[in-house]
Amino acid sequence: MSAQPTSAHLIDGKAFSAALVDRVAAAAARLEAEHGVKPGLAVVIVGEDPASQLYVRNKGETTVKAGMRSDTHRLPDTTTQDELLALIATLNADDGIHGILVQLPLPKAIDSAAVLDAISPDKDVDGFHVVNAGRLAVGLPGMVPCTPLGSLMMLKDQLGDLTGLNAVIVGRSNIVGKPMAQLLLGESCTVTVAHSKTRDLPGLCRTADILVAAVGRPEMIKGDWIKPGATVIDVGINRVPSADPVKAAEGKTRVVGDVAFKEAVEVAGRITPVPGGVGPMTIACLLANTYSAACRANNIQPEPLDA
Ligand SMILES: Nc1nc(=O)c2c([nH]1)NC[C@@H]1CN(c3ccc(C(=O)N[C@@H](CCC(=O)O)C(=O)O)cc3)C=[N+]21
Repeated sequence: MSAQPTSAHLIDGKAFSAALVDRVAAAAARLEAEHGVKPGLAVVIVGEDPASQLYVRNKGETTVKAGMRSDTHRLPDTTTQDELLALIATLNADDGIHGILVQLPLPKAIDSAAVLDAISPDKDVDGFHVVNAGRLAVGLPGMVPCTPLGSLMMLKDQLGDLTGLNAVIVGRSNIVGKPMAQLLLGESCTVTVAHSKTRDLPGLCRTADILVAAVGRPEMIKGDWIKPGATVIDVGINRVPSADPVKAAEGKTRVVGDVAFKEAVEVAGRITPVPGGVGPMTIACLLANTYSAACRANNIQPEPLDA
């Protein structure tokens, strides 16, 4: 018997996000036509971080496509915490702005927690405010962080009902790992959150029907850590030197995930590629959150945006 080469189904985050952006755009157009409300998103960037630049570029294009107002505030990395807090206070009070995103990471001299805490929870389209984290933890409606929200949408689209599935999340960050765990618990998965101190991480990962990789280490999760047929969501966006040594010497880079894709694709049932997987969904969900924030600010029931 010769082994049949198999390959996982690729979950197309680019197509999925384009369809979601189309639904947000249609809903936003109706909101404006029927209620005179145009959703507005303010993005604040302090200093120059390469990962942030990439995100801002993609997001800018998509926000315009969805027919929303998008203001970008670019501040020098010498900006003080008080100056940043003053800008947030202005944006909190601006009725034309429904969503505020302060790009992370912030310069070291600024206390990120204090800044995130200053954003009105109702305008917190990142879902990073402790009030929104608390709402998610106790199952109240609130703003859900974009990356886990987009990942969950793709999982439900691929698998339908997630009840009873074993989900392993590698990474315990406040912006991905923890909210992802809450969302999957809400879908009645059995959830394990793994991290750098976890014993026998490969063995634990092999128990996962759903494996979410959110560690920020390029290609850390190997093919033989994956249960055959499992669904793999790769949240990592890591810039590494080009695979071509000549190009690498010229300083060329490429983007890889937290999963060793070439190995994983032979074992998994379904997998998100990087790029073109979770990243585009993060941006689409940011627009979806901005749309629903604009509705709630005006006591309007948002239209459902799921597929
Ligand atoms: N307050 C805050 N909220 C964020 O959500 C946030 C942030 N700060 N700081 C920076 C990170 C990074 N981030 C990305 C989202 C999508 C892509 C994305 O769409 N990537 C594409 C293109 C990748 C490529 O080709 O280089 C993809 O994965 O296919 C990238 C990066 C959001 N972040």
